[in-house]
Amino acid sequence: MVHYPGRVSIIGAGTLGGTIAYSLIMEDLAKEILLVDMSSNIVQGQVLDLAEASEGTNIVLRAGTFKEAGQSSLVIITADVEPYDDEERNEWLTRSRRLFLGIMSSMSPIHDDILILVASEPADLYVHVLADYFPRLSPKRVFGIGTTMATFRFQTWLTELTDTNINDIKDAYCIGTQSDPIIVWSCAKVQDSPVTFIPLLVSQKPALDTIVSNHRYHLIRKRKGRAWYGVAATVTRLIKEFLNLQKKGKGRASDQVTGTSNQRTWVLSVYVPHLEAYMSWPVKLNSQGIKEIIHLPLSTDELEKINKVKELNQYDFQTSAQLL
Ligand SMILES: NC(=O)c1ccc[n+]([C@@H]2O[C@H](COP(=O)([O-])OP(=O)(O)OC[C@H]3O[C@@H](n4cnc5c(N)ncnc54)[C@H](O)[C@@H]3O)[C@@H](O)[C@H]2O)c1
Repeated sequence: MVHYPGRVSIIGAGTLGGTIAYSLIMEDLAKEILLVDMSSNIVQGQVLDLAEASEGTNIVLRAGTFKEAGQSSLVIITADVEPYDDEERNEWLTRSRRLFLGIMSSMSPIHDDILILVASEPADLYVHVLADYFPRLSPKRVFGIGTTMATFRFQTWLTELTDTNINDIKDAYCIGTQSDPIIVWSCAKVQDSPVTFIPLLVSQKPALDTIVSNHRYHLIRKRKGRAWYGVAATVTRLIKEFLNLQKKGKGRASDQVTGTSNQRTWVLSVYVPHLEAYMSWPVKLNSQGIKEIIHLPLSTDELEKINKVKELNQYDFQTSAQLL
């Protein structure tokens, strides 16, 4: 097995995959970008289109195979199967799982230093299936895009109502799942004051669920189908952080393992060891993937919601295997 540092492979070269590739080119974030898709027409069309965007850069952009993707530094998966109109959820989950099993077996063998980022939905199921399929791969190297964007909506709401900026907000996260994020309210702070002590925030809180829980996404969907710029930008920022950490790690061995202080917190779909479950959770990164799962002092009510998400995700994982 050969590892090609600087190679980023995107599996699923549709709208989201193409937008991510475009954004990586504009930010000059890879040596080589491979587009992999089951439709050769889509791949060829995207490669021709994106080649014009990569003119004047040193980035090699081309169609790739699943096997080549398995030898990349980073694989981003955006392939998916959409549910049919009258399809039962367990049938759709089974088709989704089958899709991933096909992708993983085509990619195998993968090298041990690979990072795999899932952007397609349902991310928690996909991350779980991936981790099971590649037991030799550290679970810290497999993660989904998670609820980072919902968290950003929550934090923006706090800054707008309190006339503060994002650096004044601490421990305010949305965790759980993308389709049903849980707002962590009990430990959130604005300028070191708990949000529970700020009357304006408490009185406006009933509106927050709608704002955070994909409301913006549904507004966009209604008007133009799918939304992809926000997630493409999030993926690009995430990759930028990994590259920065890898560069720093080359200079100082300790950084490679521990990352640096003042790092951004991401809310990614990951394996959460103390819950023995997969869901979106705040994490810090290092060059090898997830460095640290952030401890959250949660309220009883929030813990109950988390247990529900855990059960639902486990149920999805089990039912998706039954019809395989
Ligand atoms: N996390 C988010 O906020 C967010 C935002 C936008 C999209 N998404 C998710 O990203 C996924 C893709 O969205 P899109 O708009 O790009 O869809 P799309 O239909 O434009 O692209 C999907 C691509 O995957 C390809 N594909 C399907 N099966 C494949 C396989 N086995 N191997 C390789 N390629 C395969 C298809 O040919 C298609 O080109 C969806 O699951 C969507 O829900 C998530």
